[in-house]
Amino acid sequence: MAPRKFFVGGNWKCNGTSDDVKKIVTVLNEAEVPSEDAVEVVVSPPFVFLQQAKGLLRLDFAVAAQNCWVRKGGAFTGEISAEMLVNLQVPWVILGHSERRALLSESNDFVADKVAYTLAQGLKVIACIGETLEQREAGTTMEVVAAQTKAIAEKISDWTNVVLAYEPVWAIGTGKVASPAQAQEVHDGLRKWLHANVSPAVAESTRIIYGGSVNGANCKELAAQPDLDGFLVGGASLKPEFVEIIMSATVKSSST
Ligand SMILES: O=C(CO)COP(=O)(O)O
Repeated sequence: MAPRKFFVGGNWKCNGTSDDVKKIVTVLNEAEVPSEDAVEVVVSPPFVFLQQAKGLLRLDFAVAAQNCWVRKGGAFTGEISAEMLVNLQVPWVILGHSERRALLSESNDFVADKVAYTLAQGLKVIACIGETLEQREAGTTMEVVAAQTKAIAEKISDWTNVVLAYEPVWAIGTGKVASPAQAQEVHDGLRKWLHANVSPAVAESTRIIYGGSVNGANCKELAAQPDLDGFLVGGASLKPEFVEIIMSATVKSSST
């Protein structure tokens, strides 16, 4: 089976102005990074800047929306449907981010419904999972991420267009990154879960990426972990440092 291609996503969250979009995209467009064969780069601006970012961005990088509506569009004020993203040729969408799970009460089932509907429309999905500090301290990390993954697994049959993003809530925006060993342990557990509960082929081919306080200084050591297939980056994706994180793909290509 082909090796899993390294994946680096930049989640800009609810940040920036159209001038910032121009600045960030200029840095990315001028960066010398490994080829598309070695790394897949996807940046995720807020909805209102998607078109602008997509229009300016180099063609070997793609864009993602940060969310979308759970079913077909209609009378859902304030929502953006998967069909609209398809219409604008936005190829990716981030779903189930912990900020939405926590602040907007998105449940495992609701996120799984979104994943299933969105995949069915032809979009590719970065599906986020992760435990809170309380859950980690209670020793329930694997249980929590397995339940989040199970909800998705019960509603989809094809994992080709899914990237699983493990983002421990306690590491997001806190500067408190998971240690390489902590990240590897959960990624390995998730791959074993997929092996046992979905299929060995899906376990082998699905990219499991890490998110939570990733930066230019800590990315290489994390990238060297065997079950870590890339990153979903928040704060550092708004800075030139994001290029260094993209470059950590070389850790993988030199070790294979
Ligand atoms: O939530 C994240 C990416 O989706 C991670 O955010 P930070 O990199 O800012 O911790």
